Amino acid sequence: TQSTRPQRLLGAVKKNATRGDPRSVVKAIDQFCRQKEWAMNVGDEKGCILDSVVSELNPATVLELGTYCGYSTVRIASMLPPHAKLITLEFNPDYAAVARQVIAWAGLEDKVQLVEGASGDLIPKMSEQFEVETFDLVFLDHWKDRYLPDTKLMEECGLLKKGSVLLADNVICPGTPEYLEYVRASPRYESQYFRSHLEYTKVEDGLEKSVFLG
Ligand SMILES: O=C(NC/C=C/[C@H]1O[C@@H](Sc2ccncc2)[C@H](O)[C@@H]1O)c1cc([N+](=O)[O-])cc(O)c1O
Ligand SMILES: [Mg+2]
Repeated sequence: TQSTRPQRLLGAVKKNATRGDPRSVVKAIDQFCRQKEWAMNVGDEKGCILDSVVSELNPATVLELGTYCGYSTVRIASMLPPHAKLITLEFNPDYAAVARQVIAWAGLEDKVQLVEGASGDLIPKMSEQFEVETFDLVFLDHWKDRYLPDTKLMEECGLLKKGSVLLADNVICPGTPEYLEYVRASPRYESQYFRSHLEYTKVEDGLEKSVFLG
């Protein structure tokens, strides 16, 4: 049977990356996506912006919406302090299966909890099921029409505290207009746009960093 693109991406990781070396996993995926097949990872250019936000914030608790193959999961988790935790939500079981192997290859399974399911169902269960009070950082990279409803849901569930940071991918391409308007207009957020390019292309895209003011 035909392999899927995520499976071929995983093959490239196993072939070209060193077990236990997250940077080599990131490099192998970027190389695969540039030379072989484009895939919707945040990529190396926006990835550097993601890295700078993570290292500045030094978060203890991170929530990622949309794991896909685990590229940004590995980027973030590789920068977390010792007892920090990253919870990543993935809806598609096939993507989740690939992501688990990518995360394991990077040697980051102890820092990452991949939960299969839809963000809309899982967010209300966060505090009870996953023993999380609030998130220091949320990386939004899932279905673009879910960014706004899930942000409102996180507010309602008390998962954001003063200083929590939302970092959203693809605010230009494919675009998340309602989300962007909300965080930029709301007095409860201090928002900042980091201009970049759509992964592996010259098309404009960017990340929006929004600090929750409480
Ligand atoms: O569509 C994009 N991303 C959607 C990503 C979706 C990912 O999140 C879950 S959905 C889900 C739902 C609910 N809860 C958790 C996960 C999907 O199974 C997939 O793994 C996208 C598209 C482009 N592009 O150029 O077309 C570029 C990008 O960087 C993108 O992120
Ligand atoms: Mg994206």
